[in-house]
Amino acid sequence: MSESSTAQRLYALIPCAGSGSRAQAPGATLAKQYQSIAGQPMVMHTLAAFAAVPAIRDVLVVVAPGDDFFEHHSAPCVVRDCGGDSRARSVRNGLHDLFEQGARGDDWVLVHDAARCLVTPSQIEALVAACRDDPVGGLLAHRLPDTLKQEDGSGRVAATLPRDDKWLAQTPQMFRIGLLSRALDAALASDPDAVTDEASAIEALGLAPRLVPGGALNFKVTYPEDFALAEQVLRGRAGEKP
Ligand SMILES: Nc1ccn([C@@H]2O[C@H](COP(=O)(O)OP(=O)(O)OP(=O)(O)O)[C@@H](O)[C@H]2O)c(=O)n1
Ligand SMILES: C[C@](O)(CO)[C@H](O)COP(=O)(O)O
Repeated sequence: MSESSTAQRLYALIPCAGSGSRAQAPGATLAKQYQSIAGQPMVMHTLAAFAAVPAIRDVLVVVAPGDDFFEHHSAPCVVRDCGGDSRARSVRNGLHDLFEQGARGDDWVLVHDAARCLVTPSQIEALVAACRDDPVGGLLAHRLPDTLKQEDGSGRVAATLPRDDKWLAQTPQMFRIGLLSRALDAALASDPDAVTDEASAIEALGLAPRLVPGGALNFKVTYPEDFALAEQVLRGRAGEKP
């Protein structure tokens, strides 16, 4: 952290309590974040990226109640089984846990999907560098690479939309713990379905998070075909032949 923010500490919070329903092959039951990619459960790749960023004080992983994955896998993180029934509730519960661990409201948190396992230490560090002196905080995001269509509701195009000002939200998303906690509490109380990321809760307070370029490869493993691409990228980074 810079001189102006040395008093604030930096935490990471990894929501890891989803079931991955869109990623499941028929009959599969293992949550996507625990499925093997390039020789390791997906979440272990995610955690390795955060472990390689020295500025991060602690990494908190939020799993579903009763999830015993980390009793069988050793990882450089604190694990709490306080996951909720939506991503936003899992994050909100994790923030409460960080306060119980001694975090302060003006400390920073990087919230990152367990299922976004291709994030790199340099992407995380770029976000931290861009946000550490920012009054609001921000997120990694990716400019739309394709033409953007609006549907008319029947599978046909209603319009082609301007895309110069459109970005795909990624994670990590970096905010002060106190501000984010208040924002999520308010958003969950008023319109829980609208809070699909941390930035949307902050926006609902009238604030404008900073957009920091991420990259196409920082995608979230969401659909069955995403596993093969993530596997190829990780094996390529490890110097293995495809
Ligand atoms: N109740 C939930 C739901 C999601 N997540 C986490 O939030 C991240 C991003 O969510 P998403 O990709 O939507 O994961 P799932 O909810 O697991 O997927 P799906 O919507 O396909 O079921 C994942 O790392 C997931 O584990 C969570 O911690 N708690
Ligand atoms: C937070 C997020 O990764 C930003 O793109 C995303 O919104 C989470 O996934 P979901 O499919 O919206 O639950």
